[in-house]
Amino acid sequence: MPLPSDEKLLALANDLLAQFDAIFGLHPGFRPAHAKGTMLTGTFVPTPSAANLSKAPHLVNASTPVTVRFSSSTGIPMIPDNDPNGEPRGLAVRFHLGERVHTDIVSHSTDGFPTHTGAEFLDFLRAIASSGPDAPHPNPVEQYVGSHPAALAFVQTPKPFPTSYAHESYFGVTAYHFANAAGETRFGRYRIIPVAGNEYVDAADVAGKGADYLFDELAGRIAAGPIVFRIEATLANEGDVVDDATIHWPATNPVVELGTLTLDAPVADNATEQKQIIFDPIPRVDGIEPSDDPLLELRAAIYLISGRRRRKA
Ligand code: HEM
Repeated sequence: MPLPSDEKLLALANDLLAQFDAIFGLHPGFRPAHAKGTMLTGTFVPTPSAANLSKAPHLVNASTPVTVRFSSSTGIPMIPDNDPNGEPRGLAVRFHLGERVHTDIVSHSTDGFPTHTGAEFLDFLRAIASSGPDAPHPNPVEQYVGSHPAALAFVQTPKPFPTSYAHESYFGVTAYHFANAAGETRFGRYRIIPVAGNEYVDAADVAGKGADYLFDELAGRIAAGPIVFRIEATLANEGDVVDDATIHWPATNPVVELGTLTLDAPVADNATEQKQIIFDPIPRVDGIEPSDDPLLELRAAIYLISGRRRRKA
């Protein structure tokens, strides 16, 4: 995964990292966002219809080994699982295509994002950082969401606590450009749906949940049997905006079932692996190209800079 040479993009990536550090504090060896996590391994098996969308190897081959990381939001490694700032939850999936060859999906449990660009996201984070309990109202973040409808919509989207990472849905949010073997192309967005169904904790019961209820539950669940998700792609129709994660497509858009993700074991040396693995929002595989969504190149740079820093810690 190469670091881009665009100086402006690198400067923005570094400013964003500095802002995460300022909000959450420095926790060497951990991610500045989605710090609390755990990893599992398993297999992805595509449906026959997946090859109609893309010729990417994992959508054509019989099966592909995967490693996934479930995470909670924020850069706080010990954030209690019943803290609302832990939403949205993350699910990053690595498809192992060969020796040092892989492609990833990075998704979270809210279908959307607060800003179109990284620069706007930096403004949003700066507003959050300067809106402490003593800031007079409307404080900077209230002012920000007051003048940015997409950020307001994201903040107001309900983010209930799942009963389990295995009972949550995850959304890729940004669009990709898929190409099949016949050269036909289509834009789509990933979503990852739990076969066991979505299930949420009653609001009244959240406070009574333990600080590690999600991670403890996941450890028990994977010891008892496999965890299964369906990976799907929602397709864009002609005229749908494909370069802006804040814009939703109509719910009536077609959905292609891409395959089944079956997780069956924890990663053995979990802490070391989490430190080592750097997920990449750019697919870098024949058959799936990034869209022009400005978040993609930027995030690829941020995750790489951050991951290198983490590995050195
Ligand atoms: C400007 C927009 C964004 C910024 C600045 C940002 C920033 C970050 C940073 C700094 C990390 C830690 C990376 C590392 O150290 O490996 C991270 C991880 C993560 N982000 Fe983002 N992010 C953005 C958008 C998104 C979006 C749109 C999604 C959901 C689709 C998302 C989901 C995740 C997940 C799941 C992880 C954890 C990945 C892992 O397990 O390694 N982020 N993000």
